[in-house]
Amino acid sequence: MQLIIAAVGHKMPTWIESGFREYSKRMPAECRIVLKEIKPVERSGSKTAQTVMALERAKIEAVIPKQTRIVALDEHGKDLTTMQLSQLLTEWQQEGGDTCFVIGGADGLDAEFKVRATLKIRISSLTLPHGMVRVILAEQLYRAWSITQNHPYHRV
Ligand SMILES: C[S@@+](CC[C@H](N)C(=O)[O-])C[C@H]1O[C@@H](n2cnc3c(N)ncnc32)[C@H](O)[C@@H]1O
Repeated sequence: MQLIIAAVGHKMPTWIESGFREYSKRMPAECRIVLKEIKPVERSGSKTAQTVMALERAKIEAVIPKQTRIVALDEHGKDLTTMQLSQLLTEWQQEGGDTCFVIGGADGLDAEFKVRATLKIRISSLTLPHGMVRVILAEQLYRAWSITQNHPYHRV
């Protein structure tokens, strides 16, 4: 299974890139993290936030392969424990197919896109900068995978 992270935002600061790489490189080939960066839509006075999110949604959908389960990252999404995330990883591996985690841009994710997602999850109830979300998500995916392997990285 591939764990695709479709993230609006590019040209991230070096500390975000190296933080993300630090965790994504630890994942094994059978559970690889693949980052797909999406260039944000240019903001201008004539575009509302809704228009921007709809345009970004089209760009997001263009990078998600068909038959992929979609997990939207949203501060109003479901709270998951790391153990629950690791159980989900196991279920997804048994079901087969890839999983795409989607991180929105400065205005967030299009409302209809979120309704259609297989699952909406939050990392915390705080609003986080989108670059930081990809780093925390990569760390949590590594942690969740390490639990499935009884690897000592995660201590209860
Ligand atoms: C700066 S936030 C956008 C905030 C926007 N007001 C909204 O309602 O989503 C950019 C993206 O980061 C992700 N994000 C921010 N905080 C999050 C959190 N606590 N949990 C999960 N995802 C979060 C979401 O994907 C969001 O679309």
